[in-house]
Amino acid sequence: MSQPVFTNTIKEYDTLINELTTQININKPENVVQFCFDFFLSRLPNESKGIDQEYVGIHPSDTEIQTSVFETKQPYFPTKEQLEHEEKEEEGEEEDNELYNLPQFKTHIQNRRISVSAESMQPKKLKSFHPEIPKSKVEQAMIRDSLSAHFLFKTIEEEQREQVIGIMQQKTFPEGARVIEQGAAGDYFYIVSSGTLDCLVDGQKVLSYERGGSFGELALMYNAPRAATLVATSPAVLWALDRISFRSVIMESNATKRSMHESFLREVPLFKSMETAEIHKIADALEPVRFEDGQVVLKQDDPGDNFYLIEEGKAVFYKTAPDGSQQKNLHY
Ligand SMILES: Nc1ncnc2c1ncn2[C@@H]1O[C@@H]2COP(=O)(O)O[C@H]2[C@H]1O
Repeated sequence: MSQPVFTNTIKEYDTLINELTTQININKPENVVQFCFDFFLSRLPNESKGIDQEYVGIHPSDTEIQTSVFETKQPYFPTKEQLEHEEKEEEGEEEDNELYNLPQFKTHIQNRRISVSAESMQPKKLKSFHPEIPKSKVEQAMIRDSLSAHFLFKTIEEEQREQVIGIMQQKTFPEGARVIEQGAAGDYFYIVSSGTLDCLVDGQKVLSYERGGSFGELALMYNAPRAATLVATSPAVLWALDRISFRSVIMESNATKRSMHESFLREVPLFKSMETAEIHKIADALEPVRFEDGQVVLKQDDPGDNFYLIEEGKAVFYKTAPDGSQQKNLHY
């Protein structure tokens, strides 16, 4: 007699839950709900084995997490053995706890705080988990330019940017394909290689994208549902960065930036009495600006829109005297 279908389902369910419990015991995540979400998301690709990694014509709304259709790499849920192996490998190396202890961002999408969770992979390992995808020099340059202009990627280390360029996967979509569906879970960050796409919020077109444009960062950054729908208005070829790599790179970059700025801020008398949390906020908001020798940073009587701290170099302050002459005032 054949086994009832539900028996198999229960078996599969039991296996999955046992595996999840093991992973929770190994990883001891701070945010269990997020961890469970990521775990189940990571298991979905297994279901789609054998499906071509490119667009297969399934409408994103056909499945809650349509990402599985396109996913080729699984998020990293190491076994106990893998973890032990890695610990040995990294013995002597400093643990970057910042990656697992990131600030909370306030998302404008749902107006609720969503923790940027422990889901990450150290950037130095990006390449070991994602094979380098060959690209022409022209495509590499286009991706590089696009990342360098992006508010999230422009401050990352060059080495990391090159790694990101290396692992981005190509995805093709026919005209009319809904690359991203508003409200769905985030899977990839995209850069347009060719074709055009419309961005719709609540069905209304707000923007269109062409070669070099990028989208899909919000859901990945804030762990929030997609804030808009992206429809290909012509056959499109996109470069895609998977969610785990995206978050690892962005978080690592923020953690490094914070620790660099924090130690610098602690030396500034104005900030000496501040609470650590306040220092963190300022450290996160600082952006490096370079000025050439002789370049004017700000002019007397200009509206004050930026506050500057000199990290490196020297500056001279001039004050305009009543007779119009420039008087050297202070020297920093
Ligand atoms: N006005 C907009 N509102 C929301 N998303 C937008 C808007 N304009 C462009 N987008 C992009 O559309 C993407 C949809 O997916 P994400 O929410 O991940 O990230 C979003 C942004 O990259």
